Amino acid sequence: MSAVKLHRVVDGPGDGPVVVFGGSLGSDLRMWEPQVAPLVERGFRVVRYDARGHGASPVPPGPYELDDLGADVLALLDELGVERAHHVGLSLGGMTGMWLGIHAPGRIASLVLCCTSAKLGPPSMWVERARTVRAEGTAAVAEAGVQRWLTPGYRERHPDRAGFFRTMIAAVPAEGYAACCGAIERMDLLDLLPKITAPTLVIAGADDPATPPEEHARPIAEGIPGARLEVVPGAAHLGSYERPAEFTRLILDHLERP
Ligand SMILES: O=C(O)CC1=CCC(=O)O1
Repeated sequence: MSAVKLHRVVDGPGDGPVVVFGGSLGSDLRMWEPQVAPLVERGFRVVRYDARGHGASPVPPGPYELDDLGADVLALLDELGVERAHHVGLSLGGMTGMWLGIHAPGRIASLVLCCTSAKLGPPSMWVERARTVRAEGTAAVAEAGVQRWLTPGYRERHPDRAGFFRTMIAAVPAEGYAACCGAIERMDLLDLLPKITAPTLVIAGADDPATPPEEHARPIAEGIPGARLEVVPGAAHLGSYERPAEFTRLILDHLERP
């Protein structure tokens, strides 16, 4: 399949180092709002995109593969005239980041891999979720999604934000969500991780029920030469939103490391 033109929002100085942000299955680029101002203040050019099938990006008919999601980001960089960028990805965005580090090392200055996995099974879970979404729409998986994304305490303290993300998931086109489930179902990057040469920071949420740190983040950090693992307490799957100060500090430290 050929690359699609991703919807994107660009903030920050035109001549700043480019940091591309890719989000979770079921999200759109607003999930990165807490990171924008702090990075722009430090002089970075922040490029947030909606993955294919999500937000305001095109929704080509499935199946999608991780190759397609990665090729979309390379096309975005080409279109923006960016030769080399930092990539920060959470969950599906992190999977895309690993694909870029493996298949396009010359385009990736560094990687931050948040709350993600190199192999996220069982495949039957993704087949079943795609079936549900195609039959009943994304609203049918929205509440369960929010429960994985945010800790119970945060949802209690911030019912408005839980509602914001429930609405975000329910707005994702069913075919786009389901086709991305298929890409995750068929993904296995574990044996390819040693090919990544980009300086890599892996960040996990200590209370992430979707990609628990020991099961998912640690194998990534152990597989990528020189990668470092940080586990943030009090964070579920959407840790960058629930614990923005901690995630943003770690991201900035990685981007600005000497
Ligand atoms: O299951 C979820 O919704 C969490 C998740 C897995 C991959 C992804 O991008 O989000």
